[in-house]
Amino acid sequence: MTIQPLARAIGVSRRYGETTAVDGISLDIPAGQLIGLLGPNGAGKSTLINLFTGLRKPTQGRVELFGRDPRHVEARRRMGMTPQETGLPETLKATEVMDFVAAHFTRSADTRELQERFGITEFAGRQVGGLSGGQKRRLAIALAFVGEPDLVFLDEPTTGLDVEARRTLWDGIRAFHQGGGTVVLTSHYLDEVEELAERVVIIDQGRCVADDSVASLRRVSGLRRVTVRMAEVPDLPGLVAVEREGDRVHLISQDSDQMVRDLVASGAPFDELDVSAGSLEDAFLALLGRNRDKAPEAGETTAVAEAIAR
Ligand SMILES: Nc1ncnc2c1ncn2[C@@H]1O[C@H](COP(=O)(O)OP(=O)(O)OP(=O)(O)O)[C@@H](O)[C@H]1O
Repeated sequence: MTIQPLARAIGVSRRYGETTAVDGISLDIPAGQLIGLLGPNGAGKSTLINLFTGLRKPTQGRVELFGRDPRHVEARRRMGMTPQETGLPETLKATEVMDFVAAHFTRSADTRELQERFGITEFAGRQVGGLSGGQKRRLAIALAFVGEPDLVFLDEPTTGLDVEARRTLWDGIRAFHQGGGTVVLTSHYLDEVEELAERVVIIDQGRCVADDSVASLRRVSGLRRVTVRMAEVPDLPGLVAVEREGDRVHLISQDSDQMVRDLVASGAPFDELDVSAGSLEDAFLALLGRNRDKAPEAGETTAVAEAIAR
């Protein structure tokens, strides 16, 4: 017996006027995975999530949620998502909002336990209108879990939160996943994806440019990072990506030994040399850099290592 994925996008496109936000994406979301959707601003991540959650209809292709149209009530009942904070009723207390949402489900989670899990207990008795941005964000995320969903979509769950609040939310998301829950999250924080997700899907210009495990993305083709303090970066062969951080530059390449040799040979002044393994961010930048030159065909998905080697 083949196990059906919880959600599927089959050759899905979504256009807004002249803009193609999602361009021929096919993606399966099997039970039990924690998937990170990565991509630069405007890549199409939110649009893809909106298609999966039935908030938008595809202009082409098909989306299935629990084997049905995502707008079908039976499908929606098993899915959780973070509402827009602006949609939270200002005069209700945080705990009342949770109970109100819980009342819509025949089966719902213990809201007091969710308050603990997502760090809401301390302000549960306060009106939503008086909560800080970070507190509203925590509440909005906890609401995704109230209906005891099998699958949760979180669009940039921790944007704007401080380090401690982010960690609390990560623990909450992890606990849900460890209990068998499936999660799709978008994030601008690569460390968040590295920390939480086991599979990463990279979207660029509406297309899926890579779909692989976090582990392979991290060790992708053995990318190395050479960090130096220098003003001008000379033209160096083998340079995959350059990142600037104050007066330091990170030079990303496949071969750090050769990079250091080329750097010395260039005669450009530098100091404070440091060599380390490439991060997920390096792989991501390298991958996007490559794909800007060679855009993938619609529907083409590639293992990360393969994509970088192109
Ligand atoms: N309702 C809309 N009307 C018109 N254009 C839209 C609409 N929603 C999204 N777009 C456009 O579609 C493209 C993809 O947007 P989307 O919000 O899905 O990207 P994203 O990857 O989530 O970006 P970000 O990381 O900035 O949130 C962008 O060019 C955006 O301007």
